[in-house]
Amino acid sequence: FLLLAVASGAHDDAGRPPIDRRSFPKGFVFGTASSAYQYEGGAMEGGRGPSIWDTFTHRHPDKIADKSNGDVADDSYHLYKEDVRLMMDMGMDAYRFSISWTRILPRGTLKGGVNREGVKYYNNLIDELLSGGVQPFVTLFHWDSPQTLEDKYGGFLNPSIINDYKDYAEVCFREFGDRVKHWITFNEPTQFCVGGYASGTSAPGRCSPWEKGKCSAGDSGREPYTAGHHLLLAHAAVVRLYKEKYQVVQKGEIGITLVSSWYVPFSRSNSDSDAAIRAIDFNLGWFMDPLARGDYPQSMRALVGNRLPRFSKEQSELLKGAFDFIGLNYYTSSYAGNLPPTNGLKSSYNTDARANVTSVRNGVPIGPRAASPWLYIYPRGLRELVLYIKDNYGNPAIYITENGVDEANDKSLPLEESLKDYARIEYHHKHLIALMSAIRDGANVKGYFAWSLLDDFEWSSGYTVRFGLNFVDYNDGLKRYPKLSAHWFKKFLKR
Ligand SMILES: OC[C@@H]1[C@@H](O)[C@H](O)[C@@H](O)c2nnnn21
Repeated sequence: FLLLAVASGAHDDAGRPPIDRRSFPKGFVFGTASSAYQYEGGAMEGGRGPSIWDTFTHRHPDKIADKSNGDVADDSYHLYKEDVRLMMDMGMDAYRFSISWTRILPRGTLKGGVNREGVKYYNNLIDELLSGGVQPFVTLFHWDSPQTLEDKYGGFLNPSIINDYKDYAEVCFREFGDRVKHWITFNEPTQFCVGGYASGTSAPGRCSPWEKGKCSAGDSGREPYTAGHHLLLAHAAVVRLYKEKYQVVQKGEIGITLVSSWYVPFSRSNSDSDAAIRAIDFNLGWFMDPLARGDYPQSMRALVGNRLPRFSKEQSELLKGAFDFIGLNYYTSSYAGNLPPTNGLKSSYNTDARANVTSVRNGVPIGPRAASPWLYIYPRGLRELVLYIKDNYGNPAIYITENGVDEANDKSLPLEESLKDYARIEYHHKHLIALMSAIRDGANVKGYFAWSLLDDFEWSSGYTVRFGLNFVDYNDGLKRYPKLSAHWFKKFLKR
């Protein structure tokens, strides 16, 4: 069968149905994604100020698997031209990267001064991309809040952050908006608020004492919701600023990147099906509902009660429809089963949804596991999640702003073995087929970004896992080497 299939062109040489960029709508954008703290390095160079991730990794090296940090990372601050060449070699249309708030405003506020060296770095990167025919997609915030604002007023726990974030965004619109036509206000508010304020396993590392992060301060039952509330208001303020003052002239689009797994009910029971919907509400709906309907999901209102802040009528109106597109990050799916109400003594975001989320059911995993313990491979989940957004939120324009898989950083492997990432080819191929199927069923998907261009600093996993289409040799000048998946994308993207 396989020989016949390959001979007839019905399948590629690994027995997969052949797809390429022509299988997708005309103008569909293919790219790779990254973020400032995970790639740039140059943490104390060029006038950059400290972010909460600089503080978190230096104060709590024990919270990072290999006690590493982003001081040097992939050194894209100096090697960005090499990075752009790798994208061009693959034939990528776009590059999603984030701007470091503290490289632009080292003290966090406009009053603290604009760092011209930081502006110069991003101008150089944007110009290098454009000269290579690669469109910049810019994320304004990928978790790296200014440490000065954390010290001054508690960062996102304080509404003062709204104006400081707006000032920072305006500097970016003014300095880069003539060439940047796709803006993303925030990357994964859910992960930022849960990791930073519920579990405490990410910066700023706040949580209740019983949570995984064993934090010295925080309240997992209130702070995730308070931070998320101010983040939403900051998003709405910046979208209004862009639309009122810049979009007409600069003709760009602005959105936000949300993240969710897909949740499969543990059993066919109603209680498990309801738990799966609650899990989606607490991950995707937490931010999608305010943007689509002007308030949090009903399930959150019911289960979180007075710990969930309220929007004024004006704020609700400002939020509703405050996006031109939704960025969606998808990696994995889980089972969700019903959990009885907690005794309410130890309230936490992590138990509020009353959903028991697992990757294994009756000893059978939902799919093969990657290197990261949370990443099980379930391509169908991408189709289901995209169609869920289409059906429940008015079929908004969607970019898949991250999709990817990791392997362990096995230092015993010779280089040529490390480049044979067959599992990554399989992962992207199957997820692109799942995405194509959702598009054929009417989903308004405009692009797909693979996470990630390079192996990079993987937050609490440090450098112990590798997500890159391109291998980074941390022991030899951070040299970049295309993995087989980079060659696969080159073929896939060939015009
Ligand atoms: O863990 C891999 C990647 C991180 O490296 C990104 O920074 C983050 O946006 C993300 N969200 N889900 N998975 N990811």
